[in-house]
Amino acid sequence: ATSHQQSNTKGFPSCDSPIYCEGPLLRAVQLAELFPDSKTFPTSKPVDKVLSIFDSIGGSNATKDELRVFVNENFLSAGSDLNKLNMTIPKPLPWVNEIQDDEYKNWIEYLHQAWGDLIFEFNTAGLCDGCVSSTLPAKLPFVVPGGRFREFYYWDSFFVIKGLLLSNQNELAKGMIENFLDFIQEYGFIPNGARIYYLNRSQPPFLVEMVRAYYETTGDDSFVKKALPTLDKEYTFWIGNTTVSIADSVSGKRYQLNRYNVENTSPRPESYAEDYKTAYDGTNFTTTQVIDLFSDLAAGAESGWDYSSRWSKNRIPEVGDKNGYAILRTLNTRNIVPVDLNALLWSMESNLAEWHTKYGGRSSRSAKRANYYKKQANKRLDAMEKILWNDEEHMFCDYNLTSKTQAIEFSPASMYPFWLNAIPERVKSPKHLTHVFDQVRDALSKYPGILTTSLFNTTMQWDWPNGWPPLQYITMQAMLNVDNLLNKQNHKDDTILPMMYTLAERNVATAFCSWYKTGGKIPGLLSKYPGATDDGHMFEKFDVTNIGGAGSGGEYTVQIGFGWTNGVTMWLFELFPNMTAPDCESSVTYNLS
Ligand SMILES: OC[C@H]1O[C@H](O[C@H]2O[C@H](CO)[C@@H](O)[C@H](O)[C@H]2O)[C@H](O)[C@@H](O)[C@@H]1O
Repeated sequence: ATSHQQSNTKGFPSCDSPIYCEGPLLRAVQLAELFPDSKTFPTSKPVDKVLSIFDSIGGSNATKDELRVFVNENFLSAGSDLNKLNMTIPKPLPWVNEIQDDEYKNWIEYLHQAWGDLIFEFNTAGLCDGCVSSTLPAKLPFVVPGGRFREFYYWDSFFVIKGLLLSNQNELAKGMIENFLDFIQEYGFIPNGARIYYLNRSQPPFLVEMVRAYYETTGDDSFVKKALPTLDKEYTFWIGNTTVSIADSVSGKRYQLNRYNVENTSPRPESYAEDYKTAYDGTNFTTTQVIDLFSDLAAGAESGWDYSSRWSKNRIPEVGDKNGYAILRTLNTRNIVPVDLNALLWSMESNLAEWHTKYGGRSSRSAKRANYYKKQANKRLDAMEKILWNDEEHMFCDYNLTSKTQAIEFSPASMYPFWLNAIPERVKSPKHLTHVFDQVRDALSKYPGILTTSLFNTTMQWDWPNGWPPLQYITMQAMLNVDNLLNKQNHKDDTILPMMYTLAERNVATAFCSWYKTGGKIPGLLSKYPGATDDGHMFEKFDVTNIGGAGSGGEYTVQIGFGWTNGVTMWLFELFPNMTAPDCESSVTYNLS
């Protein structure tokens, strides 16, 4: 039994392993900081045996050296619970042949093959007798992000699936969606990632977007129909666990919106030492403050933006100390109503309304469900307009429940409604639509790289100077959609698509040059960068202050692989096959016209 079991949102299964979840063993091993990265906590030999050996070395009183020997003797290496599938990816597709630039074309062919390095299945049956792993069982193969992320993640998988569909890997994409549907049946929701220690939270709800992307590529409506009852169940999770009621300051009328919300009483197992220090090193927090902090840390991880100035209780966050602990102590995640989450839920409501109408048959139950979702979507749009929209800034903002104010500071989260079309009628007018990218333009003029995550330098990874591929995708999709909405009103704005093209060029150039500078080469076309010892890395995030620099900051070193970077890069080349590769050794610039 554990002393402080991780508590979960009401009534869902929670982390209950005496090895991988809160308890004396996890605490002792993680606080001894035996691994350079807290997430490296590998497969264990049979639990009873391991627990009794842990007791025999003194349990919580064991020394660091004793713990090191204990871990070496009783745990297998990290990743031993995975099988790499070594799938051969069939030759690339017509859209790849459209790419004009030879270096870029060869690089995309390489990325297409590189899925093979990221495709796995869990292999717990092949472990030693009685051994246990922290994996959440999944029936079908999947793509992992890469590096320290040796399991699949919820929102990452959307961008991976977009790439897989472009690589003609429809079955794999479908299988990944099926794994998520199984998770909903098993746990009532989709955990952050496929590990037992992620069972106390979800991640941004992208499942409906995945189903939509799969359907739009394959036309497989029987799959949508089959998935529908499970998608309903996921919606119930979000509404039941994350809804807040907010009074409009002028009319006093109450509106319902959603925020990331996790109840949690202990450090995140995969970042144990980090959370422990944040809560206890040099602080005199009360028990209540510590529990609030652990909950806000877990809710921050649920948002996918772990961590960011967006979740700070201070409107203008302090600059972080070296480890970011000071700023993490100001987290107020559960009291921030995020624009991205609400746009995603609006899209869930709208898609479910459409699919219940289309596939639900004639039963009055389906008609009622369709009606219910339509009403929910309308109510949410109304609430987003009243609480999150800012007329003067022409911007959707997060809303801070503590200060009862909107956060008008720029972040690409404000692009989600324009991507998903969660736009109230009044906002659809050229008066607003021609200004929604003003701050994007400013940021792209100020920094030569991809779009920044915020304007604050906090040392946290979801802030300046990092730019993240998923947020680039969402911003560019927003640009396509807004341009289209303006065209429909016969309003020409000649700045949006050129800006999008520049952003696309910067995205592919930064991923290409960082790959090249870390040793990527193309036989006969591009020789290895002088002095590079590796074979070319695709990074999870990038430095917006240049072209070709990896991102940094946060609680772990920048990771490589990388699922969403590969997916978004492919998507961009399918749209713009004419982009030309830069000379990465000279200074590369892409100015806004
Ligand atoms: O181990 C620390 C945290 O790592 C994950 O977050 C980051 O990587 C994920 C996988 O690429 C990504 O989905 C997330 O947006 C990143 O911030 C994990 O999701 C966190 O829960 C975990 O605590």
